[in-house]
Amino acid sequence: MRSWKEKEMTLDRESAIQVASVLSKALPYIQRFSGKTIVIKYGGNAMENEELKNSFARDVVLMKLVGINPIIVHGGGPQIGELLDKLSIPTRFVDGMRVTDSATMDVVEMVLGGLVNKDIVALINRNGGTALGLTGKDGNFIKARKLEIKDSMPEMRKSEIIDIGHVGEVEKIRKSVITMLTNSNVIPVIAPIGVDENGVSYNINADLVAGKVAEELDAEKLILLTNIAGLQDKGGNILTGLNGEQVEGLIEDGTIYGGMLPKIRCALDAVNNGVTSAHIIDGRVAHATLLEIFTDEGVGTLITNKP
Ligand SMILES: Nc1ncnc2c1ncn2[C@@H]1O[C@H](COP(=O)(O)OP(=O)(O)O)[C@@H](O)[C@H]1O
Ligand SMILES: CC(=O)N[C@@H](CCC(=O)OP(=O)(O)O)C(=O)O
Repeated sequence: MRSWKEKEMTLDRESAIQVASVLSKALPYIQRFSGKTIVIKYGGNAMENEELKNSFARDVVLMKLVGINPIIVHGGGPQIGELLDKLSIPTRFVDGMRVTDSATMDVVEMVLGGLVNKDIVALINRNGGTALGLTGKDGNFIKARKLEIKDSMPEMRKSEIIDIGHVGEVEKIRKSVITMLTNSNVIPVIAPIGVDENGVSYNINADLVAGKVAEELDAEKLILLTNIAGLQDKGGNILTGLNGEQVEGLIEDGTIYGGMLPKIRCALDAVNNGVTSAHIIDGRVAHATLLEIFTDEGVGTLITNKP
């Protein structure tokens, strides 16, 4: 007699033929990406629903099984916001970055390093993978410094002196901490918290960490999963294949603002520093990551360093 689990896994003939056809079509992509590193930024907005979270975890496990080296960097902005709200700690964003005082930093560490990180690790493990979670403090893996205000941050440039507090940027990634895990067939799940030489913690936008990790590991792809279909123009059309100059123009005229600013900035930096392509895709779509990797059409916004 077959167990309920075996029955659940049994497909009727028509479905089995469909599955076989899909698997066979995926073969050239599997061959192309097998052995390559793909860094996936999993945004807090894309993890609000249990079904989506589970489909994400399954995609990651499948990638690993076909020989791709997936590295996860996660966000958790909405989840941090919820706890700050419960604790009646006010919060605000400037150019997509959360102004972070000491009390906020404690909450960021609790939510990102604790709840969100372990939730993703457990999901991947429950789906048959071996994931291990870490923040930039583990093994001194993300050396950080206070964020320097740059031209691509229009609100920060405009504001009268504001102290962004513990908002950080990546100074250095210690690659060996990650390769130690990947060499043991473990999927790293990274929370975007950095530390300086004095042990001070920094809250770093997860897109920026994902971009730097992708650069440091010479990744084939950087995939940024978010809560929108891609980079859009003012009419809501998806923009793709942009170069640095065009992006600057879109920042100047206000088409790119808020949370899209760090995303687009890190995608450009990544492709200018050796990552083959960066993709901003809709994390609200089930199996978005597999759709990006295993189809020619791809989805969302593609950024390369080609003119
Ligand atoms: N040109 C643009 N195209 C698309 N989204 C944009 C654009 N400019 C600003 N945004 C905003 O950026 C948001 C994505 O950033 P964010 O909310 O920080 O996502 P995540 O949590 O995935 O990092 C979009 O939901 C949208 O509100
Ligand atoms: C400095 C800064 O803004 N840090 C982010 C870190 C989390 C993050 O990036 O989360 P999402 O990817 O879900 O937006 C924050 O505090 O919300």
